[in-house]
Amino acid sequence: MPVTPSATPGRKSAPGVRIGGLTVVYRTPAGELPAVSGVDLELPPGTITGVVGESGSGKSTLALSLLNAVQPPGRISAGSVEIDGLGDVVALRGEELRRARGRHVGYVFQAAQNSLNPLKTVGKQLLDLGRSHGVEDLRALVREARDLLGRMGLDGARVLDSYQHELSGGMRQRAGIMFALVLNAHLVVLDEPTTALDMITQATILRIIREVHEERGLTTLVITHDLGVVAEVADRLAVMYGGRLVEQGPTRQVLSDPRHPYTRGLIQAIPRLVGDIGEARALPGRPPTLATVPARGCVFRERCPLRMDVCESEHPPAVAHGTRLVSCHAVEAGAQEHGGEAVAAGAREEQA
Ligand SMILES: Nc1ncnc2c1ncn2[C@@H]1O[C@H](COP(=O)(O)OP(=O)(O)OP(=O)(O)O)[C@@H](O)[C@H]1O
Repeated sequence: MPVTPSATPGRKSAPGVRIGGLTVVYRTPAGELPAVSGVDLELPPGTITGVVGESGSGKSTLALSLLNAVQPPGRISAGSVEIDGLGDVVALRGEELRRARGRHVGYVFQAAQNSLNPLKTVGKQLLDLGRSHGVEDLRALVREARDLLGRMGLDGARVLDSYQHELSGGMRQRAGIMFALVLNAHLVVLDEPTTALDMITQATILRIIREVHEERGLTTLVITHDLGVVAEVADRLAVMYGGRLVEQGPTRQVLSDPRHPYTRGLIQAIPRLVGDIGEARALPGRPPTLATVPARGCVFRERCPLRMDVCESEHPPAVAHGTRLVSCHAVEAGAQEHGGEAVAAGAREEQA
């Protein structure tokens, strides 16, 4: 079916996404090991969700799963990714899957600055993309690409005429964002969209991502290790560690009142621009690798200041705290204690 780029951008088409019990494994000399384990995450239509976590926590693997694009030696071994209008993408194969990518799901790869074809101009790659997705009006596609590049502070015509080596890292990254948006997909996945950019350009790009998201009525997933980026753009925030989601909820709430000890550690580790620079405290220890992530119990326990015996043996389930989901035995124990105190205080008040 032909596609008209950006002909009818509309709020109503923002798809909801429901990731359920998603597990992705990589084959290693020690057997298949999970990089993403039992992840449940919902992306409500029209929202921007940020996924944060240190290097190796499984963020890119999760992002690739949204397009069923995990490559060998990796594979999705369990779970589903239900996208409105597409169904479970984990079950899609071949041509169906190829069409879904680009048209329904726009994607900016991590290291987008290196993902262009060095042998073709950006414009030629744009035409190839348009043709492979059945775009009839290629002139409109080029206009749209020029417009998007222009909004990101670039001379669109010049970029389209350029080869990869003629563009700076930041320009290539913006070309990658243009490719993710130009087919007017309504689910957009951005993996580290601003890492190669200086602070000013980063702020511009984040503003444009937000603007385009709102204008077109998108559902957007932003993967980043940078809490500043999610604070800037995301409505909702999911924190990942050792392949598991440890906390998720509305961004402001999670950042202003983090519950999981890992989320707290990440926030405390950010150096402040004002006040005492020495206040930033790096998280002690290192994140686990596939080989060292514990198969049982809590994945964060080795670095956790609140570690309890139960953390050795039982994986903490995600428990709702208002609009928040938190997976931590110590947080639950604390909540019960406080709940208990509150009940006892209430009982004392009644007796008095
Ligand atoms: N092709 C692969 N083969 C084996 N292991 C892999 C492969 N790709 C990723 N992994 C492992 O899976 C885990 C998750 O990696 P992933 O790239 O998803 O994390 P990430 O949070 O995106 O990290 P980064 O920000 O560094 O990209 C890591 O331990 C990584 O080493």
